[in-house]
Amino acid sequence: MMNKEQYLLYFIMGSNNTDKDPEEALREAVQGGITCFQFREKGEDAREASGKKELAQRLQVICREAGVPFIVNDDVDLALELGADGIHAGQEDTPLRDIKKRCSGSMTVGVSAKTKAEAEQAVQDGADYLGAGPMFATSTKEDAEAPVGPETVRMLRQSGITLPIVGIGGIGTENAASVMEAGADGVSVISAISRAPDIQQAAQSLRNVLR
Ligand SMILES: Cc1ncsc1CCOP(=O)(O)O
Ligand SMILES: C=C1C=NC(C)=NC1=N
Ligand SMILES: [Mg+2]
Repeated sequence: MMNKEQYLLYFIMGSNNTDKDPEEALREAVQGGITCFQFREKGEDAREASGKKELAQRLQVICREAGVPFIVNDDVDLALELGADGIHAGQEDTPLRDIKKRCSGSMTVGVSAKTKAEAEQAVQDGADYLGAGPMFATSTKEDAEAPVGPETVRMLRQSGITLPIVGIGGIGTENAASVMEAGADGVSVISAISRAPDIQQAAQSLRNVLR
Protein backbone atom coordinates (compact mmCIF):
# COMPACT_ATOMS: atom_id res chain seq x y z
CA MET A 1 0.00 0.00 0.00
CA MET A 2 1.27 3.46 -0.83
CA ASN A 3 1.75 6.37 1.57
CA LYS A 4 0.57 9.87 0.64
CA GLU A 5 4.08 11.20 -0.09
CA GLN A 6 4.47 8.66 -2.91
CA TYR A 7 1.79 10.44 -4.96
CA LEU A 8 3.81 13.67 -5.17
CA LEU A 9 5.26 13.24 -8.68
CA TYR A 10 3.27 10.43 -10.34
CA PHE A 11 4.78 9.81 -13.79
CA ILE A 12 2.67 7.99 -16.41
CA MET A 13 4.08 6.69 -19.68
CA GLY A 14 3.60 4.19 -22.48
CA SER A 15 5.88 3.49 -25.45
CA ASN A 16 3.97 5.96 -27.63
CA ASN A 17 4.46 8.87 -25.20
CA THR A 18 8.18 9.22 -25.93
CA ASP A 19 10.53 9.08 -28.91
CA LYS A 20 13.18 7.54 -26.68
CA ASP A 21 13.64 3.95 -25.66
CA PRO A 22 10.93 3.64 -22.96
CA GLU A 23 13.32 1.96 -20.50
CA GLU A 24 15.85 4.76 -20.91
CA ALA A 25 13.11 7.35 -20.51
CA LEU A 26 11.90 5.75 -17.26
CA ARG A 27 15.46 5.46 -15.89
CA GLU A 28 15.96 9.18 -16.50
CA ALA A 29 12.62 10.04 -14.89
CA VAL A 30 13.53 7.93 -11.84
CA GLN A 31 16.87 9.73 -11.65
CA GLY A 32 14.98 13.01 -11.76
CA GLY A 33 12.90 12.09 -8.73
CA ILE A 34 9.52 10.70 -9.75
CA THR A 35 7.82 9.12 -6.74
CA CYS A 36 5.43 6.74 -8.53
CA PHE A 37 5.06 5.28 -12.04
CA GLN A 38 2.06 4.12 -14.05
CA PHE A 39 2.49 1.97 -17.16
CA ARG A 40 -0.20 3.19 -19.56
CA GLU A 41 0.17 1.45 -22.94
CA LYS A 42 -2.77 2.86 -24.86
CA GLY A 43 -3.75 4.54 -28.14
CA GLU A 44 -1.92 4.79 -31.45
CA ASP A 45 0.94 2.29 -31.95
CA ALA A 46 0.48 0.91 -28.43
CA ARG A 47 2.04 -2.48 -27.96
CA GLU A 48 -0.26 -5.40 -27.28
CA ALA A 49 -0.20 -8.84 -25.70
CA SER A 50 3.36 -10.24 -25.33
CA GLY A 51 5.01 -7.02 -26.51
CA LYS A 52 3.05 -5.07 -23.93
CA LYS A 53 3.79 -7.59 -21.16
CA GLU A 54 7.52 -7.72 -21.92
CA LEU A 55 7.81 -3.94 -21.85
CA ALA A 56 5.79 -3.80 -18.61
CA GLN A 57 8.13 -6.34 -17.01
CA ARG A 58 11.23 -4.34 -17.96
CA LEU A 59 9.75 -1.12 -16.62
CA GLN A 60 8.64 -2.88 -13.45
CA VAL A 61 12.26 -3.98 -12.81
CA ILE A 62 13.44 -0.36 -13.09
CA CYS A 63 10.79 0.72 -10.59
CA ARG A 64 11.54 -2.14 -8.21
CA GLU A 65 15.28 -1.34 -8.21
CA ALA A 66 14.44 2.29 -7.42
CA GLY A 67 11.78 1.55 -4.81
CA VAL A 68 9.18 3.37 -6.94
CA PRO A 69 5.63 1.94 -6.93
CA PHE A 70 4.70 0.35 -10.28
CA ILE A 71 1.05 0.80 -11.27
CA VAL A 72 -0.70 -0.58 -14.36
CA ASN A 73 -3.43 1.36 -16.17
CA ASP A 74 -6.70 -0.42 -16.97
CA ASP A 75 -5.30 -3.91 -17.62
CA VAL A 76 -6.25 -5.88 -14.47
CA ASP A 77 -5.02 -9.20 -15.86
CA LEU A 78 -1.59 -7.74 -16.58
CA ALA A 79 -1.42 -6.06 -13.17
CA LEU A 80 -2.20 -9.37 -11.44
CA GLU A 81 0.18 -11.37 -13.67
CA LEU A 82 3.06 -9.01 -12.91
CA GLY A 83 2.30 -8.60 -9.23
CA ALA A 84 2.09 -4.85 -9.81
CA ASP A 85 1.92 -2.54 -6.80
CA GLY A 86 -1.31 -1.06 -8.10
CA ILE A 87 -3.92 -0.70 -10.79
CA HIS A 88 -5.62 2.44 -12.13
CA ALA A 89 -9.17 2.23 -13.47
CA GLY A 90 -10.96 4.89 -15.49
CA GLN A 91 -14.72 5.42 -15.16
CA GLU A 92 -15.20 3.40 -18.34
CA ASP A 93 -12.95 0.56 -17.22
CA THR A 94 -13.62 -2.50 -15.10
CA PRO A 95 -15.83 -1.55 -12.14
CA LEU A 96 -13.82 -1.08 -8.98
CA ARG A 97 -15.82 -3.70 -7.05
CA ASP A 98 -14.79 -6.34 -9.58
CA ILE A 99 -11.17 -5.24 -9.44
CA LYS A 100 -11.09 -5.30 -5.64
CA LYS A 101 -12.45 -8.86 -5.65
CA ARG A 102 -9.53 -10.01 -7.80
CA CYS A 103 -6.75 -7.98 -6.20
CA SER A 104 -5.11 -8.69 -2.86
CA GLY A 105 -5.58 -6.10 -0.12
CA SER A 106 -1.97 -4.99 -0.58
CA MET A 107 -2.68 -3.71 -4.12
CA THR A 108 -3.24 0.02 -4.51
CA VAL A 109 -6.37 0.72 -6.57
CA GLY A 110 -6.85 4.14 -8.10
CA VAL A 111 -9.86 5.57 -9.90
CA SER A 112 -10.38 8.52 -12.22
CA ALA A 113 -13.00 10.82 -10.74
CA LYS A 114 -13.90 14.44 -11.41
CA THR A 115 -17.35 14.85 -9.86
CA LYS A 116 -18.48 14.60 -6.24
CA ALA A 117 -20.68 11.63 -7.16
CA GLU A 118 -17.86 9.74 -8.90
CA ALA A 119 -15.54 10.45 -5.98
CA GLU A 120 -18.04 9.33 -3.35
CA GLN A 121 -18.78 6.15 -5.31
CA ALA A 122 -15.05 5.43 -5.56
CA VAL A 123 -14.63 5.92 -1.80
CA GLN A 124 -17.53 3.57 -1.17
CA ASP A 125 -16.00 0.98 -3.51
CA GLY A 126 -12.71 1.09 -1.64
CA ALA A 127 -10.48 3.19 -3.90
CA ASP A 128 -7.09 4.09 -2.45
CA TYR A 129 -6.61 7.30 -4.45
CA LEU A 130 -8.34 9.44 -7.08
CA GLY A 131 -7.01 10.88 -10.34
CA ALA A 132 -8.83 14.11 -11.12
CA GLY A 133 -8.73 15.82 -14.46
CA PRO A 134 -8.07 16.90 -17.03
CA MET A 135 -6.80 19.86 -15.01
CA PHE A 136 -5.66 21.74 -18.12
CA ALA A 137 -5.76 21.22 -21.89
CA THR A 138 -3.95 18.09 -22.98
CA SER A 139 -3.27 16.47 -26.32
CA THR A 140 -1.94 13.27 -24.80
CA LYS A 141 -5.27 11.59 -24.20
CA GLU A 142 -7.24 11.60 -27.45
CA ASP A 143 -10.65 11.42 -25.81
CA ALA A 144 -9.89 13.77 -22.93
CA GLU A 145 -12.88 15.81 -21.88
CA ALA A 146 -12.87 19.58 -21.38
CA PRO A 147 -10.42 20.79 -18.72
CA VAL A 148 -11.99 21.12 -15.28
CA GLY A 149 -9.14 23.01 -13.60
CA PRO A 150 -7.67 22.75 -10.10
CA GLU A 151 -11.00 24.07 -8.75
CA THR A 152 -12.22 20.50 -9.09
CA VAL A 153 -9.64 19.34 -6.54
CA ARG A 154 -10.75 22.13 -4.19
CA MET A 155 -14.40 21.09 -4.72
CA LEU A 156 -13.62 17.45 -3.89
CA ARG A 157 -11.82 18.51 -0.71
CA GLN A 158 -14.71 20.80 0.25
CA SER A 159 -17.01 17.82 -0.34
CA GLY A 160 -15.11 15.99 2.38
CA ILE A 161 -13.02 13.68 0.21
CA THR A 162 -9.92 12.84 2.25
CA LEU A 163 -8.47 10.13 -0.05
CA PRO A 164 -5.16 10.96 -1.76
CA ILE A 165 -5.93 12.94 -4.93
CA VAL A 166 -3.59 13.53 -7.88
CA GLY A 167 -4.41 16.08 -10.53
CA ILE A 168 -3.77 15.05 -14.14
CA GLY A 169 -3.87 16.67 -17.55
CA GLY A 170 -1.61 19.30 -19.10
CA ILE A 171 0.49 19.66 -15.96
CA GLY A 172 3.98 21.19 -16.11
CA THR A 173 6.29 23.33 -13.99
CA GLU A 174 4.22 26.44 -14.72
CA ASN A 175 0.95 25.11 -13.25
CA ALA A 176 1.83 22.20 -10.94
CA ALA A 177 1.83 24.41 -7.84
CA SER A 178 -1.75 25.53 -8.51
CA VAL A 179 -2.89 21.89 -8.38
CA MET A 180 -1.11 21.31 -5.06
CA GLU A 181 -2.44 24.57 -3.67
CA ALA A 182 -5.98 23.38 -4.49
CA GLY A 183 -5.46 20.42 -2.17
CA ALA A 184 -3.94 17.64 -4.28
CA ASP A 185 -1.36 15.26 -2.81
CA GLY A 186 0.49 15.11 -6.11
CA VAL A 187 0.47 15.62 -9.83
CA SER A 188 0.28 13.00 -12.58
CA VAL A 189 2.35 13.90 -15.60
CA ILE A 190 2.93 12.33 -19.00
CA SER A 191 4.30 14.60 -21.74
CA ALA A 192 5.95 17.33 -19.64
CA ILE A 193 8.39 14.58 -18.65
CA SER A 194 8.16 11.93 -21.40
CA ARG A 195 8.61 14.41 -24.26
CA ALA A 196 11.21 16.63 -22.62
CA PRO A 197 14.62 16.81 -24.33
CA ASP A 198 16.19 16.20 -20.91
CA ILE A 199 13.81 13.90 -19.03
CA GLN A 200 15.84 13.84 -15.83
CA GLN A 201 15.94 17.64 -15.74
CA ALA A 202 12.20 17.86 -16.45
CA ALA A 203 11.36 15.54 -13.56
CA GLN A 204 13.77 17.37 -11.24
CA SER A 205 12.27 20.75 -12.16
CA LEU A 206 8.81 19.46 -11.36
CA ARG A 207 10.02 18.08 -8.03
CA ASN A 208 11.49 21.50 -7.26
CA VAL A 209 8.16 23.29 -7.70
CA LEU A 210 6.23 20.63 -5.79
CA ARG A 211 8.29 20.57 -2.61
C1 LIG B 1 -4.38 10.00 -18.95
C2 LIG B 1 -5.04 11.32 -18.81
N1 LIG B 1 -6.22 11.47 -18.11
C3 LIG B 1 -6.68 12.73 -18.08
S1 LIG B 1 -5.62 13.76 -18.96
C4 LIG B 1 -4.54 12.49 -19.36
C5 LIG B 1 -3.31 12.71 -20.16
C6 LIG B 1 -2.26 13.47 -19.37
O1 LIG B 1 -1.14 13.65 -20.21
P1 LIG B 1 -0.27 14.99 -20.13
O2 LIG B 1 0.39 15.05 -18.77
O3 LIG B 1 0.75 14.84 -21.25
O4 LIG B 1 -1.21 16.14 -20.36
C1 LIG C 1 -6.88 8.58 -16.58
C2 LIG C 1 -6.08 8.61 -15.48
C3 LIG C 1 -6.32 9.53 -14.41
N1 LIG C 1 -5.50 9.56 -13.35
C4 LIG C 1 -4.44 8.71 -13.26
C5 LIG C 1 -3.56 8.80 -12.06
N2 LIG C 1 -4.16 7.84 -14.24
C6 LIG C 1 -4.92 7.72 -15.35
N3 LIG C 1 -4.63 6.89 -16.25
MG1 LIG D 1 -8.48 4.47 -18.40
